[in-house]
Amino acid sequence: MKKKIAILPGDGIGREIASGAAAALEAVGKRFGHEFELEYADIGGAAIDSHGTPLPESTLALAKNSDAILLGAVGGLKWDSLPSAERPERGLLAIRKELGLFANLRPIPSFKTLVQSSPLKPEIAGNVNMLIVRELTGGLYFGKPSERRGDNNEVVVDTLQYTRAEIERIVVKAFEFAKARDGRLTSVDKANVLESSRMWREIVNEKAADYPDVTVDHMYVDAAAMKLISNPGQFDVIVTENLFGDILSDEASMITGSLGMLPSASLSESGLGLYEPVHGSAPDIAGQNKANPLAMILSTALMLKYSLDMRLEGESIERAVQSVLNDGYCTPDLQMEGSTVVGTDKMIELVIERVADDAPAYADEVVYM
Ligand SMILES: NC(=O)c1ccc[n+]([C@@H]2O[C@H](COP(=O)([O-])OP(=O)(O)OC[C@H]3O[C@@H](n4cnc5c(N)ncnc54)[C@H](O)[C@@H]3O)[C@@H](O)[C@H]2O)c1
Ligand SMILES: CC(C)[C@H](C(=O)O)[C@@H](O)C(=O)O
Ligand SMILES: [Mg+2]
Repeated sequence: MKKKIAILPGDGIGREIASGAAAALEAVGKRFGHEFELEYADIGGAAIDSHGTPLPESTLALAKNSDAILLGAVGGLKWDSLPSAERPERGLLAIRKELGLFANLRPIPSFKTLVQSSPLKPEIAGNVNMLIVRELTGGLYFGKPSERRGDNNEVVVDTLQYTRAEIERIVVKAFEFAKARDGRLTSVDKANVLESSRMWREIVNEKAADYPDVTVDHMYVDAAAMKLISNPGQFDVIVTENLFGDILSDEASMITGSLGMLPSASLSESGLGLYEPVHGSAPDIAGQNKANPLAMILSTALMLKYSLDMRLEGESIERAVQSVLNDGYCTPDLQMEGSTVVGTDKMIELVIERVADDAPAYADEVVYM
């Protein structure tokens, strides 16, 4: 049956890399005999320009009526002076909230061939396979009030709010992943200061009783930030609240050497999924054919596996990416001696050729999730 995919390229490099997602789907379609119906819509700055709002009704309706959603990135200098409620990023937050995408999965594997592109020592960066499970629709990003107040607007307030149910569902999701993986869950919080973290910790401890095979530990977020650099190999699954997860996942991207390598999946309770790179619209390199499209292409692979029940198809993309890297190609963000540096378009072309050809499996195959 034909699968309908909403593609929301967004802004900046989002527009350049979205073509990589479409090309990868076409290649998978040809090789495995599937038909994908791709429908495009604006979000973020592009939607502000075309519709006067960062999340038009028509975009939301398309997303709701699709089998899965692919998103590039939003934001850019052009819209940076808008009030916070009107910014491109508000479109991204709104689609996450409207679709109930509470579980954001950010897998971070070591790519053996990329180990020299990491600023970390090879023995530290070379043996990582972690999954950050980030709560995505609560916490400081959505709590009210969030405003300036006082006589001269010189007081500012943001609110970190979670309900028990919101914490429970993300914690259960993380336990399920830990159970299916290496059986180790690290809950990251700031329970030495924040009341929300104390309730978070309580809930993790309660749920641990249902998962006797999963080893649980708690870590403060400041220490976790340090451990991600000193000993990232110790982590299997990390579960954490919205803002901590945002910050820690960008930090963890340096294990691979580039933010341009990290895909993500955002899932709702009903199983609807939105797939997007962890990175943003990179205005500093937009329009220059320099963006690394692999985070977007790997997000497409996650979509095939997690929303469309097409595991082999998703793995064919992951293997194609690994084959291109193993053959010594990279984009400019991945500084590696002796490699062939290519632009966005060429990288997309190299990957899709290999999807079509069925690149061989590797002994050290990267496992995503
Ligand atoms: N999911 C999203 O849509 C998302 C995520 C993060 C930031 N943003 C937005 O993006 C804009 C820029 O923010 P920023 O600069 O802090 O973050 P960014 O992730 O866009 O870029 C950070 C740095 O990483 C580099 N980079 C990012 N992705 C890359 C890729 N695929 N290939 C090569 N290099 C890459 C950029 O060139 C830049 O130097 C802002 O408007 C921000 O709000 C959007
Ligand atoms: C653009 C921004 C709102 C977004 C976030 O903070 O969630 C981004 O940084 C991300 O990681 O997806
Ligand atoms: Mg982020």
